[in-house]
Amino acid sequence: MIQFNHVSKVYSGGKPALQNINFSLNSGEMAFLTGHSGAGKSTLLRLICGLERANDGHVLLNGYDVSQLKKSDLPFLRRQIGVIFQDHQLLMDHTVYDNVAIPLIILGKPVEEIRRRVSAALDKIGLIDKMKFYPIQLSGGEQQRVGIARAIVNKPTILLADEPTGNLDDKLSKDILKLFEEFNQTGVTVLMATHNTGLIRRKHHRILNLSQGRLIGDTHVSD
Ligand SMILES: Nc1ncnc2c1ncn2[C@@H]1O[C@H](COP(=O)(O)OP(=O)(O)OP(=O)(O)O)[C@@H](O)[C@H]1O
Repeated sequence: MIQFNHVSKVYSGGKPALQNINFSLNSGEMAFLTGHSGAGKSTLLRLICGLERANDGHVLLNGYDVSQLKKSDLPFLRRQIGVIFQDHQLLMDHTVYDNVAIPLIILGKPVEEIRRRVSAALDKIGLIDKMKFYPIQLSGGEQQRVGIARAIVNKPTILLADEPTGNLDDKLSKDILKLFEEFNQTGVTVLMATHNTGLIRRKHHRILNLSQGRLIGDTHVSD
């Protein structure tokens, strides 16, 4: 479960990026995070995975206060979270297979387990036949899917996605959204930031709407 209690964040020298944010997202829930450019979407996601610290309030993840964790506890926290960025941040001089394997290599998993898990993740996103390709040989949508495979290969209980469909056309965006919905149906908690309100309009998921660093809407939309 993700819980924000009176959370505020100010970057040094800047105006408040988030102000008094309160919400909770239950385990297994799926929600979208919307808002104009600069509304604070990325900041909110970065607070959950410990990439930034709140100046005020508490960010709780499965009961642990992320803002109070020692630096040495952060790897443990991040193991529970898969993160997908808009620019996917793939290593261009490594194959698709190696890019997806990286989180498992870092954890020191046995080679056979890595092979099994990477194959399963690539199968899930439909790129098993391109495991020996380099990212440059893939389309933008395929590269984004490799980033998704890397995020799920360690079976996280929480998936955070920051504008994962930002550079993709309508069809690819819908495919990516469908993938997230499938992960959610297996019990993974999903929080996805997006500008693309057209993409999520006909969905039944919860929408958290930020404006100027404040949470101005928390709704369930249906057809
Ligand atoms: N590292 C940083 N240092 C200083 N200010 C920052 C930093 N990161 C973000 N900000 C500021 O915090 C505010 C919120 O930014 P944030 O990136 O969270 O918004 P966003 O909703 O994700 O925007 P976008 O949709 O354009 O990615 C903005 O005013 C931004 O300029």
